[in-house]
Amino acid sequence: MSAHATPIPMISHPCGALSGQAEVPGDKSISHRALILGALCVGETVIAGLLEGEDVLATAQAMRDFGAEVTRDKDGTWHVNGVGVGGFAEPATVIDCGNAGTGVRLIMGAMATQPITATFTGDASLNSRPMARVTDPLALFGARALGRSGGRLPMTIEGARAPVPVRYTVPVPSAQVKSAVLLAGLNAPGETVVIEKEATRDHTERMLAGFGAEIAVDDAEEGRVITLKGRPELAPQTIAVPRDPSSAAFPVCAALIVPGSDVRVPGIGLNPTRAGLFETLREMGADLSYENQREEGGEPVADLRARYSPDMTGIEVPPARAASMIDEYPILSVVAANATGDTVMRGVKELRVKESDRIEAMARGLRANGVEVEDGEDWWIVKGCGAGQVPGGATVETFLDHRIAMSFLCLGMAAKSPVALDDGAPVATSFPIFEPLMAGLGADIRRQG
Ligand SMILES: O=C(O)C1=C[C@@H](OP(=O)(O)O)[C@@H](O)[C@H](O)C1
Ligand SMILES: C=C(OP(=O)(O)O)C(=O)O
Repeated sequence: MSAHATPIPMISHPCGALSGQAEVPGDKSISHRALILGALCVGETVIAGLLEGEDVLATAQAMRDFGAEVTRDKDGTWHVNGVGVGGFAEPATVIDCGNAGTGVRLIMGAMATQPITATFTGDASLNSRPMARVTDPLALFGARALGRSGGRLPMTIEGARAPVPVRYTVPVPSAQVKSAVLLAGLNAPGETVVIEKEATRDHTERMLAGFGAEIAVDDAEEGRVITLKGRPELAPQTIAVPRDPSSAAFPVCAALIVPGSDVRVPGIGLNPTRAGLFETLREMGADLSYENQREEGGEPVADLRARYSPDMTGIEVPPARAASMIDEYPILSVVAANATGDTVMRGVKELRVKESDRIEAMARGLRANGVEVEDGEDWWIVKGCGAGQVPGGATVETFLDHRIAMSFLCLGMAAKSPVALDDGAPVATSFPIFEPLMAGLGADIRRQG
């Protein structure tokens, strides 16, 4: 599951109108959580619509390594027969989480209050990402971590033998850190309290409640205060995973910048903690509508319709919105390059510690393709070229980052000359059907070499 042995160079040619229906895969965040919580209760959890991307498949394998039975029917339904809160077995092998920050951090949380030891690794990208943000709070429960310098993987976690509950204020806006602490709190007797100053995606809270945990969320002066009662008996669930808004962002944004396009993206999860991009696009003047708004499996869902929008203008994206669109800044910058004026993105330091330094990766690739970008530690500005005016023509580096790869493939669809990637293989981590899906809409993406 570690770094792809063979890079897959790709090139995206300018194309005609994109049209049709884009059925994007299941939500990655919800898929990881469904497998982990399924493994933490006794009985069978049934999951429909699970994302079968490499990140989530690595989590499925990890849950097997911790003793759960995880199987897939021919029709794509997944079954998890869990071991119960506190019932993880000690894995006999190193847990390889591949490219997945969410996978490794949530699983570390889940095992940190169980009397077992596990060693985690990943690909070159994951092994360079910071883990102290998770191991620091896990130490408060009594767990011990030993990793490489700078708190990097590979890393061994010795779970607390006698875990104590914790009260923890998350110092960075991170749903992964919040979730790791909550999952650790599951096997600590008493109440674990997590406080976040800025609201981040709340799938863990929603799903814990759905599995029967006692969890309360209060909006207090100090922030969002989440209180979880430890040692619950979780009840297995049937889960329908909504389609991923972060994946929907690619066909939606491509449709906005390719002349004549009209694309529908059905059944997209529109949890407000995830929907910031769509709000931003509308403020820029995108022709983007929500149709058939409904609730499915405890999450708000709608069909999106995106049409070519040649008159978009740059805006200053409110920093308070960053957490609700954190993974969408790369593709937003591609739309910004096709808008008029400056798009200003501030309060986005977290982008520097994702699968790549996303500000650096996008700035480099955009500049190579003729777009002006300014950047600082926690901000960047994309200077729009106007609709259809991005020169293109360069080959960009993707740094093992799926969202960088997909963003530049979308840039090529609307540029004057094709845009090439050194390696499109990482796309399979979150959106394994990206190429056929985009080809079905009319895109012209080719593998090279
Ligand atoms: O909890 C999650 O499922 C995620 C949280 C975010 O990361 P951070 O917690 O590091 O912000 C996001 O970037 C990631 O793609 C998924
Ligand atoms: C940041 C991302 O994922 P992760 O942190 O799980 O690797 C992402 O999918 O954009």
